[in-house]
Amino acid sequence: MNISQRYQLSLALLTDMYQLTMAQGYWKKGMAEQEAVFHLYFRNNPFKGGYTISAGLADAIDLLQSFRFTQEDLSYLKSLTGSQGQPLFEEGFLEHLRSLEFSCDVDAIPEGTVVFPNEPLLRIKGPILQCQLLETPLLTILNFQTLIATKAARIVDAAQGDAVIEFGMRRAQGPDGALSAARASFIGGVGATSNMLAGQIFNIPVRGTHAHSWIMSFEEEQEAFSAYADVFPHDSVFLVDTYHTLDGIKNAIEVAKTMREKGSELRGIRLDSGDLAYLSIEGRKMLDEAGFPKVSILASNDLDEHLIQSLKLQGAKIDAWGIGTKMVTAFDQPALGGVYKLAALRQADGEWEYKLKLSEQLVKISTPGILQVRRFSHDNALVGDMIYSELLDVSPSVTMVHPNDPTQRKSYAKECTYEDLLVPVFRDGNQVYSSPDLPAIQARTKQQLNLLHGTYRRFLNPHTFKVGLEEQLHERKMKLIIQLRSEEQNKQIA
Ligand SMILES: Nc1ncnc2c1ncn2[C@@H]1O[C@H](COP(=O)(O)OP(=O)(O)OP(=O)(O)O)[C@@H](O)[C@H]1O
Ligand SMILES: O=P(O)(O)OC[C@H]1O[C@H](OP(=O)(O)OP(=O)(O)O)[C@H](O)[C@@H]1O
Ligand SMILES: O=C(O)c1cccnc1
Repeated sequence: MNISQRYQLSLALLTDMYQLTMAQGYWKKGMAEQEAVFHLYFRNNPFKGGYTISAGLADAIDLLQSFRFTQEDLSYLKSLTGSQGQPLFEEGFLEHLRSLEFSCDVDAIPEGTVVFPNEPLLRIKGPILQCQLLETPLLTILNFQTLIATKAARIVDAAQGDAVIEFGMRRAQGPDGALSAARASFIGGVGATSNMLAGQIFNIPVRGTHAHSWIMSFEEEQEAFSAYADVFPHDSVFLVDTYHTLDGIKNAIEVAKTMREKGSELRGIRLDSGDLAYLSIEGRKMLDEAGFPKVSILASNDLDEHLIQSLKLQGAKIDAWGIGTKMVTAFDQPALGGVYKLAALRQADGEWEYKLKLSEQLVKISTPGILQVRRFSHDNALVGDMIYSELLDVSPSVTMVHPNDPTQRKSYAKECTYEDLLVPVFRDGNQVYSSPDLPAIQARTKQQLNLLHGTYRRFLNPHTFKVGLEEQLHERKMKLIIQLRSEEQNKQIA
């Protein structure tokens, strides 16, 4: 099921109003079909981390596949008026939209890839009107899922192989936030979700325990555990903290004994408050001494990668982690600052003109061209990435310029193997790439992270992975900046 089917409607209007007003402008000025190139990229790794995990491409593909304006969409646009009461959109423009068929080339980095700031996650080339309309929906899909996949990867990394379950739907940013977060968390490495609709749509394993309300709806805690075990003799995980956690664990053990007499085993207990290190250590002792070494201890309660790491350092005996709010809302950084910038425009003579967005800050200046990312590896480890323009001839012995210090140059070509990260996804509007299934994407995340040295993976002050610009591209960019700045200055003087 794709995102358009999920909502059973056209998503052509899932864009900002200004994209449509600009689109009418391009149409009116005869520019609608002018070929353009845009790149979607972010400027900083989220969570002050050393890496990012790309996610969301499958939903982006579905959106592009179903990109067309329905009669309802056009009627809505027709009903809109400007400040003088005049129709905002002209008939001719609406007719143009009616006959619009997606015809762009799209290249993108597959989901589950380790990516870094300034690398295009997606590149789109085609009529500027289409590229423009797609800015906002592509950003909303890729920004959110990439953010959540990265958060989940960090949490899974901290859990060091323990099971991690996503419990976040109730705190997610609305129904689609919950679904997209379940998908992205799975890409990041989470093993299961409590979200049943995500299970149905994405085929993600579903898991769950029970809530405090179950315990509270019985007179006694032990009676509640027994009743649950009667209904689910082989799938019971008891929540032990409703009244007094250590007493709760005693009650769980008593019921586990009765279950064993009847031929079944308690699967686990869940701790949801209090000192999780102390209670898990005590709980483990009590369970082991009572003959239940295989009953696992699951912990939940506002957990994230930092708390998991701290609990592990404290010697907590926790086997599985239920993570909600902080993962699905990316609590400490609620948005990835991905942007979508025009990088080249085809001129009437067929030549590409490089386009660049100036900024006072050098890091915010976009890179022009038709960009690709070349990743160099050595001995099963990533060593550096180079952004180059396909418009410039890149010889095998390429040199890249250090991102922060242009006097430093490096060529990895001799000692390293390399691959180009962006792969063709659409050609002339036809899909030429099919997304792997979710388990394969999850496996890719794991394999990619294993190629990344621990210094880039640590949470505190991680090492910055080198992403350089290919030398000729760097020169072009610098020339263009100088040219644009001097034009600016000349205008000011005049
Ligand atoms: N040993 C520990 N070290 C660090 N943080 C912990 C430890 N144990 C629990 N925490 C975290 O401390 C925070 C507060 O937990 P605590 O149970 O005290 O409050 P609470 O959630 O308000 O409890 P309750 O659900 O009973 O109201 C939670 O994020 C929890 O995960
Ligand atoms: O803590 P999270 O990472 O978001 O994980 C999900 C939480 O949702 C549930 O309780 P809920 O928050 O509804 O109630 P509670 O805080 O009273 O336990 C569950 O018991 C977890 O604590
Ligand atoms: O199954 C659970 O234990 C669960 C599900 C959602 C949120 N909190 C807990």
